Amino acid sequence: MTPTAREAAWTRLMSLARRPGAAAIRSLFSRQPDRFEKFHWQGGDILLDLSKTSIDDDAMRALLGLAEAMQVMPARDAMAAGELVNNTENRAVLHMALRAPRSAGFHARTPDGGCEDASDEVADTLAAMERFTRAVHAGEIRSATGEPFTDVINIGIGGSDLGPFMASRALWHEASPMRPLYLANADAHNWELIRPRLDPARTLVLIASKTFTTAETMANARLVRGWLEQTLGTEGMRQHLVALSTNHKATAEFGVPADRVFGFRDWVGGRFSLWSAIGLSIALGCGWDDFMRLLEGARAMDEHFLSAPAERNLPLLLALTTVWHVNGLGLDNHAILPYDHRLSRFPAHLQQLEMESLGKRTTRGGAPVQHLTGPVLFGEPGTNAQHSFMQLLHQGTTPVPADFVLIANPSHPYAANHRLLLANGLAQAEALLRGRGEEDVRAEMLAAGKTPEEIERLLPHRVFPGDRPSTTLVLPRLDAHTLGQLVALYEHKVFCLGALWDIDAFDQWGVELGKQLSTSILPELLPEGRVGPHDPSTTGLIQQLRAWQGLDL
Ligand SMILES: O=P(O)(O)OC[C@H]1O[C@H](O)[C@H](O)[C@@H](O)[C@@H]1O
Repeated sequence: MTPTAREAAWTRLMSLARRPGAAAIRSLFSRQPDRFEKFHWQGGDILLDLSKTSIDDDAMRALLGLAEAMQVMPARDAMAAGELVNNTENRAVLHMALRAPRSAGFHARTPDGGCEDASDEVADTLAAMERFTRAVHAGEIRSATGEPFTDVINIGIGGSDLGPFMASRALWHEASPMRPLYLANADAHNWELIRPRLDPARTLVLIASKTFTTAETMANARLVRGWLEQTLGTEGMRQHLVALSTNHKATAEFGVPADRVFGFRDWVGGRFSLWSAIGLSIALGCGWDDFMRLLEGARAMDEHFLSAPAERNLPLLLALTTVWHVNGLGLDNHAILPYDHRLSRFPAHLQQLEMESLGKRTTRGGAPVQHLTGPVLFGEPGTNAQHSFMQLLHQGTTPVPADFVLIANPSHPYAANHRLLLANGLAQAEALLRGRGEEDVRAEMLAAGKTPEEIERLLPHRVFPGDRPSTTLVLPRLDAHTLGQLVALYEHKVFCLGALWDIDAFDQWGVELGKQLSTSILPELLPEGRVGPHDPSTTGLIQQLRAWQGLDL
């Protein structure tokens, strides 16, 4: 597709988005009463409803035209073929291989023009993870004191924490085989919160780090290794350590026995790694069968993504909705509202997945992007969100598109609570759409016996503009299989956005500068340290911290 075709597709879309009334939604329902029928789709177990957005038939055509011009589907096929689609790091992107059977035959291109197997290696690693998980659960692998392991702590940060933490929180229940705990923050208060709940003699310690060099993870790993060693001695401590990493040299240097290292390759990005060895805490905590169901669910969504035509392809439709909101309407915030408490870490996982992937300002070819890219994403589970930030979504100055995730059937027996939950989720989306006009507010206040003065004074505060967009996803139930589908849906949405915006969604150079500066500041915080050259603000802050720590300036 030529640059001219791309420009034409963008121009067409932007001219539609700039029509007067392009953000109106209620009027679309009046004009098209079967709008729900036309603007909802199902892929696997997930129903996606886009009817509460201002995308109409023309806008959808323009969006699909943009997808074609930006060659999203050929880019998808290049990813599946193991091409070096992460072009700034010269790497293939093959998280799909992690949840595919050996027979899928995924291969990764290498920077030297070669090609290496991916599926066989994935299958071998999974087999080793299964043997280990089942042996721990059966009590065949025991602690240094001969006790069965009851707790597993995952030490990792970013993608080596958020995905596994999110999935364990969603899938763990009372009868699950082990208790999974997550230690991420370099702030040792995190460890201090977890430590009293653990007995070193029954705790398995996973050090999860793709690079095995991440400062926070290595600091926490040393802390916890010391805690084990105190009670169990050096040899005993080693029996409790497991590493999940691509860096086998570093895991050996840290003292992890070679048969306790589960690996993966550089074609697995950190924020896409929960399906790899990085997900071992999910398998240990929630059971091997659930881990496999999670992978199978993701695979089902992969198959949908790889085969569904563009106009019915859920990840692409979700991505195009974001393009409409961000680029068309200039709405560059996005809320994630899962109405299921088990998904309480889902927004945190998506924050990394979306913002680290899409927070870019340079095209794949190195030019400045000509349009907005990744929106700010935030979220909380419903109904908690309603009592926190929903005020702004209903009456703030700028609409914030929101994704509602509703689960039809709970896994608990409290039907009345579940009805209350669903009624609230549905009502929030309906309120954003419908709003509330002056007449309605006036009538309600009159009926409540308010005086005319009081009514006029409060009226403007009680009006809701409405016409605020939302997307709803409905799942029949939340289990490992549907969770796998849901997470993979958002992964592929991110991929599509990378292609639509012509940015590399798989690098994260923007996290480097802060890491580098922290290593130069670190010695300045030592008791004998001296404050180095900084901007006056940073110098002043370091001096104040040192002063309050009783150190020389
Ligand atoms: O798994 P690790 O190598 O320890 O990396 C952990 C995390 O830190 C990095 O700074 C990146 O921003 C993340 O993408 C990554 O997931």
